[in-house]
Amino acid sequence: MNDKDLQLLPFYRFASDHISVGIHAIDRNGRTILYNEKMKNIEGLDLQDVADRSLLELFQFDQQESTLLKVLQSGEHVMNVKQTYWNRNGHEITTINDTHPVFENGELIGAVELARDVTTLERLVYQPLRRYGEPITFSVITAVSESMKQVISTAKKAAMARLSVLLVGEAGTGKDLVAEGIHYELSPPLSHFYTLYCHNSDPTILNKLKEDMIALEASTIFCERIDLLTLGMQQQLMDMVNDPTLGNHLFLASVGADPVDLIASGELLKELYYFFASMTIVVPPLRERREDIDPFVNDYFARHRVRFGSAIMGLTEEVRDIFHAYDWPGNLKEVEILLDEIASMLTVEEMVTFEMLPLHFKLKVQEMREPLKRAEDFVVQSDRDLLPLDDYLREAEMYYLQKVMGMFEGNVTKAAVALGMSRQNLQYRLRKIRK
Ligand SMILES: Nc1ncnc2c1ncn2[C@@H]1O[C@H](COP(=O)(O)OP(=O)(O)OP(=O)(O)O)[C@@H](O)[C@H]1O
Repeated sequence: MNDKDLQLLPFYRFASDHISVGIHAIDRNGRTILYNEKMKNIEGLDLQDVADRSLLELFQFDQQESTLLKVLQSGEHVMNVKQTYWNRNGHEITTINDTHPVFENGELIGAVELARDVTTLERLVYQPLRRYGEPITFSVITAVSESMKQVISTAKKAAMARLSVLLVGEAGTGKDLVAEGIHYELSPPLSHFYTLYCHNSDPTILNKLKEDMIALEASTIFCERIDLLTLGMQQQLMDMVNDPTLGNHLFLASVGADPVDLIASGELLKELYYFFASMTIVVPPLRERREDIDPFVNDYFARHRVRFGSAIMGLTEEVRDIFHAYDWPGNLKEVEILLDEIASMLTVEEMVTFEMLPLHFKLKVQEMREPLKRAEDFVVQSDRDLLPLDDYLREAEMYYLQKVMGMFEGNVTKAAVALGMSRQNLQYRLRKIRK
């Protein structure tokens, strides 16, 4: 190491210990050579334990070592692996990890794992109910429609009987909430609600689950979207849920489509389905229970008023009609994220008007609005309706292009052919009207 490197060392050390990314590096022998403050914090170590140890001292941590070792063996980057787990202090934590091989002069000399702690973001952005500090009991789940009432009533029965449950439904329908609702309904209660996020096929998530099952002894374990695990991992999970030496847990799971179809298409292990399906609860999509839209929106705004002192009371009739006509492919999660976007722009408004909707949503629903409103816009009914020619032509172009794009289901190439213009020209015009 030259003088300049030595001079920089304290600065690197300072930066490493103040950066908000967890860093864990191992050398070519798999020995830990760097473990920064943020990583200690993520792992939930007692700082007293490590305060007197040097930065370069060897630590043995099993939590993420396997990804590091895998990278050390393969020499390949493993990017964006999301992990949610309980750390050693029992805190739920979500990280997104990138693990890189480190080469020097073409030789593999080690690996480094960078862990971004996204726990807060995850909760704020994707689980807004938690933002208000409420545990997810059945009482905070919007269930005004008959079908949702039925879901809650069946879930309560499952909690009473302490049965394994399989929740079936599209993304964003509230399966996670129902699972957590079951957990809080248990009597006597179980102390931990553990979510196994099956969205990535990193096999280490099951190793981690195994360790946590042993440590927690008795908990509710919710395996979210088991259909997203590889069949090999489903088999491993099957072995774990049947292993009495791993504790006494209540297992819940969810799948994103009809389990019979998933089994037929080879995405779901039949045995795993049978294990979880002591009781199957189908959570219907929002488009089949539109009665839940208004109460959900009202609850959202009521919380917003309490929390942020805003004046927002609801939706104008026009927006309400749009909310009821739209299909909500992302279900209540989509409604919620849209309301988040609207709420972030609120100042003194009491009602959400069409103009306040985000542009991407306006474009999606314009079709619904257009047949009613636009046709009239193009008919001059009195001299007060007269627009400057440029404005009229712009509006006419926007209407015409959107209609044509709709006819060709968004296919720019086909629409351009029909309009007798180049693809580039059409794209340019579409960009202009979307601004
Ligand atoms: N009935 C409901 N009442 C209140 N909030 C809801 C309801 N359904 C969904 N939400 C909101 O939508 C968000 C997403 O719901 P959830 O994560 O439970 O959906 P999911 O069906 O489990 O989706 P995925 O299959 O993607 O995991 C929740 O955090 C919650 O804020």
